[in-house]
Amino acid sequence: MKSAPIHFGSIAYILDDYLEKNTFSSIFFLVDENTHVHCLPILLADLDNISAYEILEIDSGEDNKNIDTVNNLWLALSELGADRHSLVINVGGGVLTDMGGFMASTFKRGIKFINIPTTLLSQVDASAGGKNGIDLEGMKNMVGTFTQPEMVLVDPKFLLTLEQRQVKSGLAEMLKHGLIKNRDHWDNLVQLPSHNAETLAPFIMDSIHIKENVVNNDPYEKGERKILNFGHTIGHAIESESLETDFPLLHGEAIVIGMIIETFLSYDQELISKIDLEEVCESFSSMYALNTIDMKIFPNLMEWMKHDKKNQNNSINFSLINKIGHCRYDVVCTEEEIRQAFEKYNKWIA
Ligand SMILES: NC(=O)c1ccc[n+]([C@@H]2O[C@H](COP(=O)([O-])OP(=O)(O)OC[C@H]3O[C@@H](n4cnc5c(N)ncnc54)[C@H](O)[C@@H]3O)[C@@H](O)[C@H]2O)c1
Ligand SMILES: O=C(O)C(=O)C[C@@H](O)[C@H](O)[C@H](O)COP(=O)(O)O
Ligand SMILES: [Zn+2]
Repeated sequence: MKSAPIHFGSIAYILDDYLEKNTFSSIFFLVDENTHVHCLPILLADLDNISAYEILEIDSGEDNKNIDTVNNLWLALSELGADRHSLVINVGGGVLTDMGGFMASTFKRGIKFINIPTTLLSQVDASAGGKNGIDLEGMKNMVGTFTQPEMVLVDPKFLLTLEQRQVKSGLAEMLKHGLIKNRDHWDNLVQLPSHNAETLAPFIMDSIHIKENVVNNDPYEKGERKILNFGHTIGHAIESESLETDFPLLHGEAIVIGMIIETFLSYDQELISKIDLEEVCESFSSMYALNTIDMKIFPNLMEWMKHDKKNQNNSINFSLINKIGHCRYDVVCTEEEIRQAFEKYNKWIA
């Protein structure tokens, strides 16, 4: 399974061309309440080759990334007469492209879909690579498939209406790409005097290429692709736990904390130098407001981590950096080692 083609820049003519060359029995745009207002009108205004379509709208938010939402979407597709020759066009962030990809890849055993990512996070990460899915009782992405979209259409102009908090969440995955694979990308991002949609736009394609190369080497995550999960063993646990509170973290915000604590683990495993550890910690703290983790929730976090998809034989498998720009995978760490990394993080923050 090769990565889907990814186009960057003005995308309407590419979609127009695709719709001219391919015939579909029906076309469905999947949006949420925000992309319905901010993104779909911009896209439709630029399209020439589309006359009939339906709009499916879902409620935004990670707490809606579940089977109930997908069930409603499957029902809507059925009621509106979708068949195997229908096309779904997902217009939204990672929650929407993950769910829309899952809905399309399972409906009637799979119909074609296109991703048009409209958040920074979905442009640099979620919309490409073929992973889709939903959460199961708060456990991240527990049900899903690996299915490539027909193509991914990335236009940075959509980011102009995105909240700054969401931009910083997307930046987290870009920084991850630098840490695991490309020191120059990390340096470019860290050295920016400010991090907003305009200053980050020139680096979107670099991030996409890093992910694309890794996915093409290992599309089904048998080995190398696990490095894209750096920061996620702990980050997903923190995200899941926070979703049960009144102050849920965004995916990228949780992954920032996960990346820092997993960098402490890398240091403790003698994979990285003290200089690299300090550089990673100081760089993140210059870009993000960080808080200590209440160790009372550590047992809960361990429970979430036990469901991580990289685990094997009841051991928790980490992807850990072994130098800035390099990452190893399948590093097993014990609960005690994980606890010590959390404590070191807390001591460093305090
Ligand atoms: N499949 C993958 O490889 C992959 C990779 C990384 C993350 N993810 C998943 O992605 C999800 C996070 O995605 P996200 O950060 O894009 O969040 P999101 O999809 O929740 O979008 C964030 C918010 O921005 C709004 N929005 C979207 N586009 C907008 C625009 N242009 N202007 C204004 N508002 C806009 C949305 O309505 C939403 O409220 C998580 O569920 C995560 O697990 C998946
Ligand atoms: O594409 C991948 O592979 C990733 O791991 C990218 C991650 O940023 C993303 O959050 C992904 O959804 C995590 O996948 P999961 O298999 O840990 O649920
Ligand atoms: Zn992620």
